[in-house]
Amino acid sequence: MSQGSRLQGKVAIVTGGGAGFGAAIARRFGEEGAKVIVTDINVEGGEKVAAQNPSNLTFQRQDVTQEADWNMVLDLAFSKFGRVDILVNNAGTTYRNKPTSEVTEEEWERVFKVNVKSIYLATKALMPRFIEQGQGGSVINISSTGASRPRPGLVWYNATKGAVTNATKGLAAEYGPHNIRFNTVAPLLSGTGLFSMFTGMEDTPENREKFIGNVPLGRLCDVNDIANMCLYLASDEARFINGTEMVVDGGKLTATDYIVHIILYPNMTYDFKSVPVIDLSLEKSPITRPKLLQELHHALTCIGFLYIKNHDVPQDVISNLKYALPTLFALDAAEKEEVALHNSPHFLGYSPVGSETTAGVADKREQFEFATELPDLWHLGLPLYERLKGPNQWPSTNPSLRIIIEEYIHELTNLGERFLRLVAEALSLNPETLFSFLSEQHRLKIVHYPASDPSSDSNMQGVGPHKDSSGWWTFLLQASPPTVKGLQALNKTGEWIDVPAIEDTFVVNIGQAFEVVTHGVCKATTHRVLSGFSERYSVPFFQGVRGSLTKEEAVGTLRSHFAMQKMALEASEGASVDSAFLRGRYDTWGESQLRTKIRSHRDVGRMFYADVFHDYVNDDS
Ligand SMILES: O=C(O)CCC(=O)C(=O)O
Ligand SMILES: [Fe+2]
Repeated sequence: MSQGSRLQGKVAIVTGGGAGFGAAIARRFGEEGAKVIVTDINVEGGEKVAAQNPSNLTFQRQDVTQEADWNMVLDLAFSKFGRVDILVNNAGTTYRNKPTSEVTEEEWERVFKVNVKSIYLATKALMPRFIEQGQGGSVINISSTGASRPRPGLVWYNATKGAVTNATKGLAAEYGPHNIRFNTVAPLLSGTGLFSMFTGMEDTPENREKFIGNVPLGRLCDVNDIANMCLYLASDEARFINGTEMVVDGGKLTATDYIVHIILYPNMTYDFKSVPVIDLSLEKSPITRPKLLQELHHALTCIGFLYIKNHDVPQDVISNLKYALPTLFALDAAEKEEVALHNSPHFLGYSPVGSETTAGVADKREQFEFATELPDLWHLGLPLYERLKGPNQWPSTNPSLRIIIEEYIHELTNLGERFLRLVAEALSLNPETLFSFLSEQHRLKIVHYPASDPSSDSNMQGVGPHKDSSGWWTFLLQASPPTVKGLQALNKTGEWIDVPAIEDTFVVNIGQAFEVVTHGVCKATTHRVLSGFSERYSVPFFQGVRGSLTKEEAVGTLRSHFAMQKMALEASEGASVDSAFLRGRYDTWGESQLRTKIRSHRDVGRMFYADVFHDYVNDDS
């Protein structure tokens, strides 16, 4: 660091100068010509710092919570140097990040004494002398970014810093007329040994990396960043700077982030016993919109399942589809065979009960699969997964069905896009960010769970426990009356929570690709359907993921945005994202989708994908 004369002729006191920020500040002031009294309760550290520049630095032991110690330090300054120009109230302490109900009274008192009472005592002792001296002065109080953005688990520490920032402004106003300036410096977490105290995590390179992910300038605070800011505020260059908070955080406060609170309360407060209903009409007024975004954020990060109401999908589009369902499944065997899924290289069409297995058990449901109507443009040379796109098979005996379903797909495509903008906003992302992951093809399943035989309770599995694997997001219409139960979501303590049908809503849930892209901050929640003694209809719409999406892109695109939040979730769940896409040996989303499809519909695989069939079905990676 350069030697200079920016503080030539000035006398400074720096508390907590035996280590970290205080040591850097004292050194820097000394380099710029100031005579500095370095104080600390830790004699060894303070003496070491003073010894680095003995002509300008003098150590004095001080307990900043004791009035007598303040008078002693000031007496020393005046007797040795005849004046004081600068005071840096840097000494501070914290307790370890933990649930606030566990903070002891002793810890509370200590943190307020060292961080706040010290400034009270300093002011009481120094102001009369400053005023008498008649040449003004500069007081710099070290605050924290937590003063304006308190972190969970550090509530009382942050409150002390809030007090410091607030008191500094009041003092600035009160003593400004004497040309005594008061300012705060608010550092981001630095690597000075308090990392684990502040974050509650071990100080490892990985944990630092996660924290840094949310800092636009990509690093922790260096002690010299703070020393240089203090140097400026102490010098005459800052003679018109008074009552401000100088945030030294690499832009972190500017980059909105959500700290996921379950770092403190794993599996408790943030677990769910029911699935929330989110009212999309709140979007329309600037007064209610923040409530919507807050509720959505909670549902995204803590539940992964929600209902939406006031979704603006026209009622007749939904009811037309609902009324068509019994007719569709009443088609006779020959008509169903005409549109059988095994005819389609795009995996579109009818499949009977028992043809799909989930979690090793045959699902008790029959279904028609449709998708955004697209031509079959695949040819040799294009990636094989492009062949998943293609035309639907429409039952020839019921032509109105095509109109009803196409209309429904069109509306749900729009709803999905509207919803995605809100999701992005709730996650502090640009509203368009999530669109780059979408496919032009969305898929729709029309599902019929036949009634179970009351005399047997074997095979009650409508569809087994799973995370939705094919879509970015799923929008589910539960098309049977609310009395017909079946859908359940798994909460974090392993309980199955009913997700009953609610009139005029869709159930919305996260798909695996979204979990990957958000680094597990938004989990794809496991769910299942139990078959009951009444038949049940449902229509999941799977918003499509772009086939060419690579692992690198999926994980890398929003890494810095989500890294910090991932840390919080991992603390509770202790797991990285479990995704077949990430685990498997196929690099693109499209290829891992194709593999999944071929494995669950082997007849189609044998017929249309003979070249890769054996690889895919025998690959259990
Ligand atoms: O039928 C339902 O309610 C849900 C179906 C489902 O989870 C699925 O098909 O992925
Ligand atoms: Fe599902």
